[in-house]
Parts: sequence; C-alpha cells; structure tokens
Amino acid sequence: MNKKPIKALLVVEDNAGDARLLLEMLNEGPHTIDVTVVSSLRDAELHLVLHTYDIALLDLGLPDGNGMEVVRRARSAAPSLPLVVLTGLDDEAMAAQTLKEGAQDYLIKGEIEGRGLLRALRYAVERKAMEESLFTEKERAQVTLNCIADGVVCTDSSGNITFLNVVAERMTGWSLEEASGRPMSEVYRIFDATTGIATNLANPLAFGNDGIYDKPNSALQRRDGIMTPIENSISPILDRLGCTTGAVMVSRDVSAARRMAIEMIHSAEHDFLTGLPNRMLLHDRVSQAIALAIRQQHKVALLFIDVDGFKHINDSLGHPAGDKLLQSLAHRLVGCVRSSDTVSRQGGDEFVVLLSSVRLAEDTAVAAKKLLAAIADPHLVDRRDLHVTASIGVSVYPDDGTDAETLIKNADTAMYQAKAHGRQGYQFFKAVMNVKAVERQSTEESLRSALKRQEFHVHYQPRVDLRTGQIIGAEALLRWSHPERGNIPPDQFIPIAEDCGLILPIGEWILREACAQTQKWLQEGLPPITIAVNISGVQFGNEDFLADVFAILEETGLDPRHLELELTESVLMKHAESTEVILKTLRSKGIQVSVDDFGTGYSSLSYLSKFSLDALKIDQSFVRRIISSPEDTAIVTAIISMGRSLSLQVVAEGVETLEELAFLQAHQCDEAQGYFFGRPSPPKNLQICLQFHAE
Ligand SMILES: Nc1nc2c(ncn2[C@@H]2O[C@@H]3COP(=O)(O)O[C@H]4[C@@H](O)[C@H](n5cnc6c(=O)[nH]c(N)nc65)O[C@@H]4COP(=O)(O)O[C@H]3[C@H]2O)c(=O)[nH]1
Repeated sequence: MNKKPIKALLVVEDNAGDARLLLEMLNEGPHTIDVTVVSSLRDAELHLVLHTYDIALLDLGLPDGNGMEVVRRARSAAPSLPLVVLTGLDDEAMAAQTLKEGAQDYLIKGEIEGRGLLRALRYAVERKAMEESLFTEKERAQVTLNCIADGVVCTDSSGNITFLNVVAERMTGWSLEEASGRPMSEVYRIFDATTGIATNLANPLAFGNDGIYDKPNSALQRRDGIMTPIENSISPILDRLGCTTGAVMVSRDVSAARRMAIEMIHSAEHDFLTGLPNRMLLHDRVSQAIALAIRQQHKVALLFIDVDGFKHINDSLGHPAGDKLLQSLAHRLVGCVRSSDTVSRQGGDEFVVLLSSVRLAEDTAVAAKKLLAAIADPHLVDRRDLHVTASIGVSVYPDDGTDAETLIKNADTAMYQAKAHGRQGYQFFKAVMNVKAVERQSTEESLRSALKRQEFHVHYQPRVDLRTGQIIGAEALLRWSHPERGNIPPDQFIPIAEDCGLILPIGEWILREACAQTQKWLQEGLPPITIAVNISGVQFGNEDFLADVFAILEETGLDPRHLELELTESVLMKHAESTEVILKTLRSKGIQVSVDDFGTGYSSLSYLSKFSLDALKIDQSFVRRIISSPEDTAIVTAIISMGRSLSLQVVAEGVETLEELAFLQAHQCDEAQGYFFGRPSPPKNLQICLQFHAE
C-alpha cells in the first residue's frame, strides 16, 4: 500500500475564494504540500502533462469544461494520477458518476474541513495505488494463465463459466466470449475414456470445498466432437469466510503421454520382431483362458512350436534373413488360428499357440497339422524360397495342468519328444515325459562331473578285412560307468552332451585316448590298425576342430594314416559349405574319413562324389535284414556297388551271423564289423586278438 506523503498537489478551481479556502485548509496539516492552483481545464491539462503531481483536486464546473468531461480530460492527461472531485451539494449525483470514470473520491464544497480534506486526499492516493496494483496483478495472472500449457476454466458459484484461457478455448472449441455465463457442463464435456460415460459437471462445486476432483482416464469432447485425453483437476475458490464463490478447473492434454504409455505397455507385452504377444502376455492370456474354461466347461490347448533347423538358416544366410523368416512364420501361424486364440513368440525360433476354447483334445491335432503344413510351405525371403519344418508339443487344460506355467512347461516337454521322434510332427504331452525330462536333467548334471571323476572309458570293436580275415582296424566306442546308474549306453547320453556342449571336451578326450592307445599298440609291435573315432556334428562344426585333431596326433605321436574319423551323413550335409574344405585338409594329412550309418540319411550320389571320402559304413539296420528283407538286400548291394564305382571302401556294420557274412563276401563288400567278429570291449581284449592274429 502507498503510504508516502503527498508532496505535490494540483488544485483546479476557477473560484478564487474556494481556492484560497482550500489552501488554508491544506496548510493546517503537519506536512508541507506544494500546491499549484490553476483555474481552467486547459491549464490543468498543460500542468498535468508537464509536471508530476501526487494527486489532483478537480472542480467540476470550470469555464472551459464541466462535469464528466473534466474527469475524462484530466485522466487522459495523467492516467495514473489519483483524482478527487469537488462539487456542489446539488451536483452530488454527478460527482458519484465520476467515480465510474476513474475518480477516486468526491468532496462536497461547504462540507469540507481541513483534516477531512487531507484524509480524503491520502485515501484517494492509497486507493489509486491499490487499483493500479490490482490491475497489474490481474494482468499478470491473465498473461500467466494464457501462457501455461494447461486449459484453465473458472466458474462462478452457480457453475457458470467466467473464464477460459487460450488453451481451454482451443481444447473446448469455445471462445471466452461465447462461453461466458454458460453452464460448465455445456462447454466442458468430460467423459470416462474407458466406459464412454459422461462425467456430470453440472455443478463442479459439488466436489466439495476442500476437495480436489481428479478423475483418471478422462477425455474432453471438443465442440466439434473430437476427444482429447486429459488429466483434470477442479479446485474451489473460497472467500474470506471459507464460502465457495466459484471453481477453477485445470485440464492437461495428455494425448502424447497416454499414447506413449500405451506404446510402452504394448512393447512390454509384445515381441519387437514379430509384434506377437510375448511370454509375459501369453502367461496372462493362458490364465484368462483357464478362468473362462472353468466357467464354460471347455478345454484349453497349448501348442509349443519349435522350428527345426532354424539355427542353420540363421548361420548360413545371416540374421536379417533369419528375422524375415521368423516374421513370415509369425504371419502364417496367426493366419491358422481364430482371432480369439493367441499366437505368441517365446524367443528364438519358439512359438506358442493358445487355443482358448477346445471342445475335444483331439481337435487340437487338426490345428497342429494345419500349423505344420503352414510352416512347411516355402517362405519367400530375399527372393529365395526357404523350406523349414517344425515340431509341436501339445498340452491340454485340465488334463495336463491347471495353471499357465505347468501347461507351457508340459507343452515344451512334449515338443522335445516330437523332435526326438523326427521332424515335422506333433506330440501330445504324457506324464511319463516328465519322468524323462527329469532323467535328462539328472544325466546332464552327472555328465558335467563324469570326465573329472574318470567315469568314461573306451571300448574297441575290431574291424575285419573280408578278403583276408585280418583285423585291420577298430572302432573306439565311448562307455560311461555312472556311479549309481551303472553303465549308460552312449545313445542315452551323447545327444544330451551334444545339447549342452559337453561333447566337445568328451570328444576330445576319447580322440586322445584312442590315438594314445593305438600308438601304444603300434610301439609294442602289434599289427598296424586304423582306429576309427566317431565325431559328433557339434565337434565337426566347432571352429577349433581341425586344430584339436592335429594337436592330439602331435601330442600322442600317432601317424595320421592310422586315424579314421567317422561322420554321419547328416553331419556332412549340415555343414555342407565348410565340409569339403575340412575333409580335404584332413585327407591331405593322411587322416581317413568314413561316412557312418550310411543309408539312413541323404545317401545321395552327388554329395558322395563331391566330398573327399575314404569309406562308407553300411548302417547295421540294413545288414540285420539282408537275409530276411529283399528291399534291404537290394539296398546293401546297391551301396556296395555305389562305393565301388566311387572307389570308396565299403564297411558293413553290425554283422552278427555267418549268413550275413557270407552274403557280404559274395557281394564283395570290403570290410565288416559286428558281434560276429567281436563285441566292443576293453583295450586288453583287442590287444589279445591282435597278438593272436600276429602269431
Ligand atoms: N546289435 C548290434 N550292435 C552292434 C554290433 N556291432 C556293433 N554294434 C553297436 O553299434 C554301434 C556302432 O556305433 P555307431 O554306429 O557309431 O553308433 C554309436 C555312435 O553314434 C555313438 N557313439 C559311441 N561312442 C561315441 C563317441 O565316442 N563319440 C560320438 N560322437 N558318438 C559315439 O553311440 C552309438 C552307439 O554306440 P554303441 O552303443 O557303442 O553301439 C555301437 C556298437 O556297440 C552288432 O553286431 N549288433
């Protein structure tokens, strides 16, 4: 508040007597006031423009102007100067009017006395200062409200609009002018964004005096119908006594934030590559489907899909091609199921399909076949047709589990079984599979410590030249004596060792062991033999493979010509591009290479002629039926002649009987191996056989 004393006063009075009277009264006070007296409106205007005054005392009846005109002209000459009007008793109504024109007060001549005059002048100065500061304050508030990014709406105590800032005008589509006086509910139409139900804002004050109303997930409908998601709060305006005189509503346009939140939720629940629901969302959907199935008495099926050989495509064609293949697969799978079902990506090349309402478990088989067929259709990726197959494991609620986790786990287990039964197939979960899964887990754990605990050893099975009957070689076969489970056949643990990578140290160990043993026999003067060692695909695909083989030969001192590596057809084909180079390198050092289990895989002439090989080992399943099955007889004779035409040694595996031997000899098979000549046995036994032959 302005409390500074009045120092300069302009008196505008044409009546000399009145002017003198005023001067006398003004001189009565303790302060000296510099008083200038002028007698016309014109002079007053000049003084107001040229000099600075603290206040002016204006007579309304001047020779060159009167009444309201006096106030107006004085105001325009000095807009911020406080004005006090002097008037006669009969002109009081007019004087009162001047207050509306900007005068701070009026005094009635004849009723003025010294102290009252000074007090009136001081109050007028204070009132003017207050008005100015209020005006500035209001201006500042107005500018602030128009600058903020939120919409601000004010109402009176009846809920009618009194103010909209610029943002609120834009958000509602109403101008302040149009909206003023209209009910809030007409201008500010708020809805629940989820339910679409209008929020009743007829009387925003109903939200309580102290209450701040803030309803989440609201949307504001603009005048043209467009909806804007908003965050909204309403606060009451209270007077000094705490009574509500209106309300202020502040609304923030949260379109961008809500869009981002929706995107974030989406990306947390979806796989970025395929856009399919991820593991987390699948879990939710399965739980929901189970809840519904309980009420509606139906079944739920989960199909766990693993793409066969995807890694190979990724490795050979690169990740971008692998990604496109996954996208194509995702698209196909979605196309196979109903919109109420869920196709999710678990990661890598694994997908899970949730069939949310299944009448009979068998219906799932139809879906599985459809999915397998869709996957097997060629996928056009980078102008290349890619062919893949898949294995599917199926679990059904409630038969195979009553919660999402168990159902997913059991479908996964069934998928492994499907894979084990050959590609492009599906398997329903059976409880026994869990037993197998547990067994597998325990085998893997024991395998980890088997090398260290020296639980492995090598058995040797002789290989015989069918023309001379001499032992010319032996196959080294791995044996595992498990401390609790006894001897575990290699078929049961080698696939597990391959899966968990343990085959690398184990394979290295048996190669070293077999080479060292053979070298020992050679040094002992026993007849020279070739030792055949099985090489797993994992070893063959390992970048250190060649270096490891050569290092072991170097270390054990075995001449490479006494070593033969057995590789299956599938291993040769899987690494087709690098196979040729590796085989050439091995053979250039004198190491021999044979194709194991020949006849069970591709058995194609083209790869046989392409690769650098020494021998074909006819799979024992054909040898077993040479006599009984004309088809197998034909296969074995074909293999023998194929081998001969390609100058490859042909070795028959699994020869058990004299008849089999006679047949093979009659068809000029080169070599044979099998129980008929000797079972795989500890090194000592082979040593005795070799000694016996030598003598
Ligand atoms: N019924 C019958 N069976 C005969 C006869 N002659 C030999 N066998 C068996 O046939 C399998 C031949 O080995 P494979 O085809 O390389 O098949 C091997 C090979 O694939 C794998 N394996 C064995 N040792 C190793 C190894 O050191 N490394 C790798 N990677 N795999 C190995 O395990 C498979 C099975 O090995 P084993 O159980 O030792 O079984 C051996 C052998 O004991 C016969 O006359 N009748």
